Amino acid sequence: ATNHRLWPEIERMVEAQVMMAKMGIGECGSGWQLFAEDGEMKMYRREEEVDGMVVDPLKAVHVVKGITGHEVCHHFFSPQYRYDWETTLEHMTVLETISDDTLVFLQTHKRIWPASQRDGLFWSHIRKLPNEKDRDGPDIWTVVNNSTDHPDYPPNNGKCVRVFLTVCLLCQTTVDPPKEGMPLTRDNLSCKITYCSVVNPGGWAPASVLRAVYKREYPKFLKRFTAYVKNQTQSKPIMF
Ligand SMILES: CCCCCc1ccc(-c2ccc(S(=O)(=O)CCO)cc2)cc1/C=C\c1ccccn1
Repeated sequence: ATNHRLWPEIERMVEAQVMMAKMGIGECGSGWQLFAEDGEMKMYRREEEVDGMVVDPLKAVHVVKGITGHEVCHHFFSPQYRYDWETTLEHMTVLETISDDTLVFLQTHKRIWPASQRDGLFWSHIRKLPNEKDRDGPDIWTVVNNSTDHPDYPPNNGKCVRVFLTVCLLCQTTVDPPKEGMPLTRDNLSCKITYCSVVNPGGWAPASVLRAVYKREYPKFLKRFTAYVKNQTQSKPIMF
């Protein structure tokens, strides 16, 4: 749907986030440091502070066999799966269903001592993009989450400190064709996943605590989430 209030912002954010996600680490500007590696998964961060608060941009790249970008983005975007893979979640509500590809979420995350509990209010948009490199190849899929306002839930009016986040999940599927006459199976699939996020913690939190949380939580999150998608899809027909 292109006639709702958020459409211009969503168009702008999706274009900018997808362009950034497609850039390699080298092109993304200097200062990226590899802080976690596990098999095909590599996680980079840049140390940045805004008003003395840690807002370290994060960029993770991962290659997972046996699933498609559509399946990864579908399970990341759809609310019904979120409690299964998002371990830091305490509560999640869909405040608005703007269209079938655009939702507004309100999430509270478990409190991380000694910081106060955080909540996040953001629009989430899922989109298929044409594969510019290979016209007949599988499409690229992306989900962009970006903080927004909602009249009924102003920031910091309850127990939680409101975080401000921008997240982009970009997935490119590769099909390694089977032998002549053999059926396509999940063994012929591989998905390159790029996850970019900038989370401003909203209120003050000790830099050491934030950096420890990100160092611990992000690798866990991406491994757990991709394992979840493989598990959920392994015996189902391939969703391109
Ligand atoms: C003092 C602690 C401050 C940080 C608290 C926090 C804020 C935001 C978020 C967060 C992380 C990922 C998203 S998402 O990618 O859009 C998916 C939908 O949930 C949205 C929100 C998390 C966490 C807390 C922990 C934490 C940090 C990384 C990774 C995982 N958990």
